[in-house]
Amino acid sequence: MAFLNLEAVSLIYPGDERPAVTNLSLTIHQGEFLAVVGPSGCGKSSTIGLLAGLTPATSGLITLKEQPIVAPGPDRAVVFQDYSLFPWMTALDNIIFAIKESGRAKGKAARQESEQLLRMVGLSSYSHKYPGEMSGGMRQRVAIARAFAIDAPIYLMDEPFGAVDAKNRVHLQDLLLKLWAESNSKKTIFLVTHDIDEALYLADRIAVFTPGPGRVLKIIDVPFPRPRRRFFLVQDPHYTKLRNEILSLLQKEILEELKLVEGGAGI
Ligand SMILES: Nc1ncnc2c1ncn2[C@@H]1O[C@H](COP(=O)(O)OP(=O)(O)OP(=O)(O)O)[C@@H](O)[C@H]1O
Repeated sequence: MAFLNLEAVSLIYPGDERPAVTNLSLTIHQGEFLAVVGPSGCGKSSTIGLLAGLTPATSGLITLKEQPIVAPGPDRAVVFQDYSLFPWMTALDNIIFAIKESGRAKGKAARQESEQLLRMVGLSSYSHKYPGEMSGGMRQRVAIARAFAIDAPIYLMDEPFGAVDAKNRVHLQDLLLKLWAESNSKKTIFLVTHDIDEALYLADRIAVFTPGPGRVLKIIDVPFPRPRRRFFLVQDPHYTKLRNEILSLLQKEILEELKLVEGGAGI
């Protein structure tokens, strides 16, 4: 049985002529970490909206365990690049709120679990700070802790580390892998990224999208065993081969798209 499935899905936003996504078919397996890379505007975020049930498809079928996805649900947590924390709540209260909302725990238990999550993301001493008093990287760590506090089986992540600097990005990637590995039930992660190295470091498979309108150009299996060591990974000739393959797929598609737009004019 397919877990999370998009079948011949197209999306045309109201008022738009050009589809954002066209004839997109993709199966995401339970417990896998799937990354999506593709040129800007190819419909990656739109696909998150479709899977989250925030945007209805124009045609095609989106299912979770063979049930159509028609609305957002507690089984799918969405993490955006812009933290989306409540600015009027402290870091700790943001997480406590998420736990209470999910109905998993309340009172002292919710507080203890929130403190534990803040410890895991290295922010115990910032628990009483408000988002406005923290750096972007810290806010994103709280956002990830809060997302994991919900303990959803599926995480839809739209460039969650796009707005943080390189050092924090590395830290957040490791943190995400740690939380993913340590969760009781294996979570399914669908992560959109512009960063090929991030996709290769984190994912089990990488879906390369065509330029808009988006559909899957190729699925790349990432065969490196876990836990992965960044330092060794980048020295592996197979890593370089996969990286070059993805780069050339993206470049070729972008060049083809430009030729179409330019009517074949030289670029
Ligand atoms: N809410 C919306 N209403 C109308 N059109 C939209 C909306 N959201 C996205 N689009 C259009 O759909 C297409 C795909 O956009 P989308 O944001 O999904 O691409 P993306 O691959 O995530 O881009 P990026 O990598 O730049 O974030 C674009 O042409 C965009 O203008």
